[in-house]
Amino acid sequence: MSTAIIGAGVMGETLLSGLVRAGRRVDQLMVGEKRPERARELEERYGVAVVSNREAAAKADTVALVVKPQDMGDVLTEIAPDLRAGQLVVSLAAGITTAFIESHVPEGVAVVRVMPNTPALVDEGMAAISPGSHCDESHLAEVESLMSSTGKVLRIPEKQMDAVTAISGSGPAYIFFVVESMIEAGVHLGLPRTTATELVVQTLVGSAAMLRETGDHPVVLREQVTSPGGTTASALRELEVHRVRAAFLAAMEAARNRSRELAEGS
Ligand SMILES: NC(=O)C1=CN([C@@H]2O[C@H](COP(=O)(O)OP(=O)(O)OC[C@H]3O[C@@H](n4cnc5c(N)ncnc54)[C@H](OP(=O)(O)O)[C@@H]3O)[C@@H](O)[C@H]2O)C=CC1
Ligand SMILES: O=C(O)[C@@H]1CCC=N1
Repeated sequence: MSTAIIGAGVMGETLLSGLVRAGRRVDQLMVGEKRPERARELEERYGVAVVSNREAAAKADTVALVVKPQDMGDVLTEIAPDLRAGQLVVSLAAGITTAFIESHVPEGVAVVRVMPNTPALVDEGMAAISPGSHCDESHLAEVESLMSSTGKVLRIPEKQMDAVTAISGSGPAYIFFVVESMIEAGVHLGLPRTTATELVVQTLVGSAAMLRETGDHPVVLREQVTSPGGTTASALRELEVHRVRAAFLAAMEAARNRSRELAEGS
């Protein structure tokens, strides 16, 4: 089964590199890319064929669309004449609904919507997938196979996609923001930057491993760190005073709302 990736930016290249790492035959992969220098870079790095969007759409069994939501309408209009019944179109774009894609592609083309995230680069991705209206089990299984090469995959109803985008799609950015803030705090407290960075990164990795390996609720794990009258309790009190929990809720509502706006083309 051949797969084309149209839009080889951050997320498109993440998908491409994951498929190559997972052992997909490079001669079964192709990329649609309009900038010649970027095309050369991808050809050299992965040995993959870089072709026009129309050629990619005409030749591939599965066409993954990884352009910005704002470019999706133009790309669909461009490739629609080359698509045919029996093909699978997979969109990784925030906001764009399967109904929007289905309204642009020929009858009989199956559509699956995916929300991936960048930890896929290190095979620790989290992807949520939702079927369009003409999808069967084989299409979902094909997308699970594509995305499980770079991490976990969860099937969800499409109505949850905007919330999922706000949580796991954008999620890595929030975590990096917390890490960046803790490193800066360490520097303020007088630690060398390299020391602060090593302390924070390993603390994050260790905490993530505890969450996954123990399966305990984060409240339980947090309470284990919080000695009565101790340092952690003092820090957590400040986070509550500064309404960090409320800020996280507001931030993720904003991301969910932005995903909805992207669906409307703004
Ligand atoms: N980054 C992330 O963490 C995540 C991104 N996504 C989704 O992935 C999609 C891409 O995002 P991201 O990778 O961050 O963005 P990028 O801007 O890095 O990638 C978009 C790519 O699409 C290319 N492109 C634009 N127009 C066309 C076209 N007509 N034909 C072929 N290629 C085209 C761009 O090329 P050029 O630069 O030359 O314009 C660019 O390489 C978005 O829809 C986003 O919602 C989903 C989850 C996570
Ligand atoms: O910021 C964005 O719009 C994309 C979608 C989820 C993560 N990055």
